[in-house]
Amino acid sequence: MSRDNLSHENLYVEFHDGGVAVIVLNRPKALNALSPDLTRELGAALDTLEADDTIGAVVVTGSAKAFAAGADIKAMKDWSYMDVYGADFITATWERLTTFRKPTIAAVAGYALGGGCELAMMCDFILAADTARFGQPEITIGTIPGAGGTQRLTRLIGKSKAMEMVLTGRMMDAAEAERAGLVSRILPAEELLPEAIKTAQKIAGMSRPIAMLAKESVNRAYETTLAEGIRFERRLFHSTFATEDQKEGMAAFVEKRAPAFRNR
Ligand SMILES: CC(C)(O)CC(=O)SCCNC(=O)CCNC(=O)[C@H](O)C(C)(C)COP(=O)(O)OP(=O)(O)OC[C@H]1O[C@@H](n2cnc3c(N)ncnc32)[C@H](O)[C@@H]1OP(=O)(O)O
Repeated sequence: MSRDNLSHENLYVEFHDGGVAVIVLNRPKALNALSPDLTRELGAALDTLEADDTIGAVVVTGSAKAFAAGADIKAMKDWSYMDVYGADFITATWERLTTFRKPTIAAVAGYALGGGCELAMMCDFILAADTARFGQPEITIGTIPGAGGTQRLTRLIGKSKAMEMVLTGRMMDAAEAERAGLVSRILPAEELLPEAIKTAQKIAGMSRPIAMLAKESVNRAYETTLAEGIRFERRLFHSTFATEDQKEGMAAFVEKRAPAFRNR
């Protein structure tokens, strides 16, 4: 798929200098509710951006009012058990973000609820506008989080807060989310996207294979024991010495100049 057909009915993709793509969820009348079409389009956009060597980092964002208000309740309400189990609902397209190898940033303003909060947590980190509100309100509509909410939220903010949010559906504002460790930084709403793009450009300006190794290593911390994680990190660290960019980065430091990484 080329860049020309990356924009769809429910999202569009902007390309910025410095190897950054921004995926903008764009279903304003439904507060970016994550319909099957939208998540399919998201998966397709990520496939294209993964294959595009000019892209080094991706920002996912929504509107001022909503990053995303969750899965599309109107689409889901009459689904049967076999509809969701048979299609393994959630797995395929939603989770494409979790297998995406380049760094991703969620830039969240307004509501990030249910699947919206889960989608943000699938990104590598979250930058939040001061207007952001996070929640897992599935219990209020007779279901539970199904895209990682009970797992990722618990790992990020701990059992007590996660349990309260999942059991009551209470929303967290940006300040509480930052204190709890769900978001890395809060920004005034008008600065959110420019700062997310600037941060993504900084990341995309690093050696791309090294950034991918760093991402892989941090993510392993969630999936293994400390001893195994340390061993994994050590092996990846060793492997960086097989790259030209490690030679360039260290030579540039010694020669007091900026590195010119070649992504190899
Ligand atoms: C992925 C899983 C497995 O984890 C499951 C889920 O994600 S389940 C969904 C969880 N999310 C929610 O329960 C949030 C639902 N939305 C709301 O509670 C409210 O819309 C709000 C608090 C985010 C905003 O309220 P308000 O400002 O009053 O706007 P509304 O009039 O309610 O909404 C505007 C418009 O958007 C439609 N909408 C909002 N959210 C969804 C949704 N999740 N699915 C489908 N449609 C949604 C809402 O129905 C309105 O449209 P109209 O009915 O006016 O056409």
